[in-house]
Amino acid sequence: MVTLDKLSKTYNKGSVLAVDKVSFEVNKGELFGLIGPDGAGKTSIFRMLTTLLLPDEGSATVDGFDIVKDYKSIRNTVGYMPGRFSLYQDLSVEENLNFFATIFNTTIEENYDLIKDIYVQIEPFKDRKAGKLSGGMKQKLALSCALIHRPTILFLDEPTTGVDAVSRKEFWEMLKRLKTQGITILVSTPYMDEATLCDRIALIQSGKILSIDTPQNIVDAYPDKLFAIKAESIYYLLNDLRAYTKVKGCFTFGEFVHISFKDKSATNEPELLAYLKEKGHKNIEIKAVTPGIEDCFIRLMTEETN
Ligand SMILES: Nc1ncnc2c1ncn2[C@@H]1O[C@H](COP(=O)(O)OP(=O)(O)OP(=O)(O)O)[C@@H](O)[C@H]1O
Repeated sequence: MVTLDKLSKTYNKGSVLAVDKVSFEVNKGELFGLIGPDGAGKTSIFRMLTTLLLPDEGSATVDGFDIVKDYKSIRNTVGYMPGRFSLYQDLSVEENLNFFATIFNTTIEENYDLIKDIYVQIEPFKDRKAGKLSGGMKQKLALSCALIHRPTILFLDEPTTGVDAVSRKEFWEMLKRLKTQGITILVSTPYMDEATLCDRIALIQSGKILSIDTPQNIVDAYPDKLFAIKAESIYYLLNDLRAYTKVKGCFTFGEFVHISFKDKSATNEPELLAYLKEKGHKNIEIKAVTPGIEDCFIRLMTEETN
């Protein structure tokens, strides 16, 4: 449904390389996640695929249409929910939805079945101005507007950024339901926990794809044993772990520091414990942990930087 072939984008006369020869494919009915931190190039990719931005190099198709030559067909085919709330703040909930239905030459009634589950949650506020809605409600309205012309592909750019945990969970449940209706979904997010909710993900950093696979395969491919370490002062712990020559990778993860050892066949923990005690650390905890997507991302990112 979506193919990108060495797609590139620069800004400021070529001085900012935002998207660097990105290639991937999204299959019909797939929930595909573009996962990466701020500035990774996610929005630039979405804007090119939705024909709002021209690529510098490379090509891409959406539902078989070329993003440059066939831009008009793509605009009729896709639904796009941009990262920033971009509906009309001075129009009411219902007026916004009516407006989007009208410009796509359809009506709310015609496609109500598709948005029903989402829209019923904001319908009690249908006369309220969009600008006066809460974050979660704005997001539901934006999704309803992106769906009202029954798109075959939905592009959602960071739909859950700045949204509370409950609304985030509800939102992903809505996406799963939309998937069962056969809609292909491309979603971007900086939240690593959301990556596991996608069928496949592309990890992106500085405009480059680091890995593309199912979340499980990405986690399974983690090559090292991973340990979580805790002590009273995480700051000194991190410094001392960085100075310890047998440690390979080392980064903070909540109240823990995640590390792996250069020699993965050896039993390194007793020696490390002795070293940390000698450095004056108290209440030390060392435990083996299963890597998550974030661990994989950081490892790939560090490799790329090196
Ligand atoms: N109009 C622009 N002019 C100059 N640089 C830009 C422009 N838009 C984006 N960039 C730069 O291109 C890079 C990629 O930005 P992009 O917005 O695509 O990333 P992103 O992953 O969506 O991050 P964010 O969530 O911060 O928008 C960043 O370095 C950004 O500063």
